[in-house]
Amino acid sequence: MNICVFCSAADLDEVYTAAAREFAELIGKRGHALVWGGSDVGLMKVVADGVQGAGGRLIGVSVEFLQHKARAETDDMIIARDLAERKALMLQHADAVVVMVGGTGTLDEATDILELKKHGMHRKPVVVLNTAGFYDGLQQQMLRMDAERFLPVPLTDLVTFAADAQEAITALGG
Ligand SMILES: C/C(=C\CNc1ncnc2c1ncn2[C@@H]1O[C@H](COP(=O)(O)O)[C@@H](O)[C@H]1O)CO
Repeated sequence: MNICVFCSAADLDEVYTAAAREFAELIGKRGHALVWGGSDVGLMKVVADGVQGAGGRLIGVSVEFLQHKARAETDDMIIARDLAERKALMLQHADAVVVMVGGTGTLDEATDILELKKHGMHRKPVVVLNTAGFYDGLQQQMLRMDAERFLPVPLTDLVTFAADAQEAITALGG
């Protein structure tokens, strides 16, 4: 599988880096490839290092204005014109999507991918890796959307929340 990971570009505490590294190593050890934003910074670097160190392939999808942050050693590096094209290319190259902890960039990517799924434009599994309950608030908001009929499809058809790396890879079928 090509597993697309959306995650923070910031340098984060060990509780977040440890969980990200664990999931990254599962990607590599199980023979999957990583599709990610291509940058060699923050949690994005932790994930890329973890996958590559465990023998997995790296497919970066950077964007012109962040090209100077792109990782040098990858198996493939695509440069998109803008963020919208980048999200489309990341989805196109992915068989599944995992959302790790992040800020507005990660949230933008996650909601974009979920909106496309809601409209039936793809059927790829989307898993939120809810490290240390970081996304408890988002989960609660989405459960309310579901309960009060804001969503045209059941929430469980759109996204799975996983508490840890093992649960996340299991939700993707391994
Ligand atoms: C501004 C700095 C680094 C920014 N570098 C990025 N490189 C590549 N992709 C990025 C970067 N920043 C955001 N993204 C995309 O959004 C997600 C992370 O954003 P967040 O706000 O940190 O959650 C990530 O998945 C990228 O695709 C520091 O010099």
